[in-house]
Amino acid sequence: MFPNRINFHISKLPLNLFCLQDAKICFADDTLPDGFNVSKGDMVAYQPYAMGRMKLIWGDDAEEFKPERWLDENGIFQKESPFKFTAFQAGPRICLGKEFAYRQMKIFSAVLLHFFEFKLSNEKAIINYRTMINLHMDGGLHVRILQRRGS
Ligand code: HEM
Repeated sequence: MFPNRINFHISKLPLNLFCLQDAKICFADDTLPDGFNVSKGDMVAYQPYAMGRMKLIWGDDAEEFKPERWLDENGIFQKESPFKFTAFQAGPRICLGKEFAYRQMKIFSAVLLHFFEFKLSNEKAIINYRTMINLHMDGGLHVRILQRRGS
């Protein structure tokens, strides 16, 4: 059903925090929860990309790829506050498709990982971001995909 081995080029892999910046315009003068005053017409933006890498929020290892930071001592996934992990925004206008998106990503990952093994084409390549409205990988991520035995 699947080819045994294919070379694949992921050019637009959305990374962790898709959106670099999410801006809003104030409709009226207001005071933010931390006491900061904003005026009608002001633009207020939060930056999921930057927030996802801030030591103040995530600790000294903020920039390390460390999936286990999401697990408790028993290996059970622990949700973070959406005000801390802001990829889907938070509050009353939080992304309506969040659960759907997670479900889709889990199913997609489970199916792919069941059938295939993914290896970097070049283990030593330095991978950089290409900063746009969405976060792309500069030059893409070249991987080799091998069919798992028995699948
Ligand atoms: C990983 C995938 C996704 C990410 C990172 C994401 C992120 C976001 C963010 C940050 C917002 C807030 C935008 C703003 O108000 O400034 C938002 C809103 C929204 N998203 Fe998503 N989203 C994702 C997938 C989806 C999917 C799959 C759906 C629908 C099936 C969806 C439906 C919506 C809707 C309807 C809103 C507007 C909610 C409102 O304004 O009340 N999203 N999303």
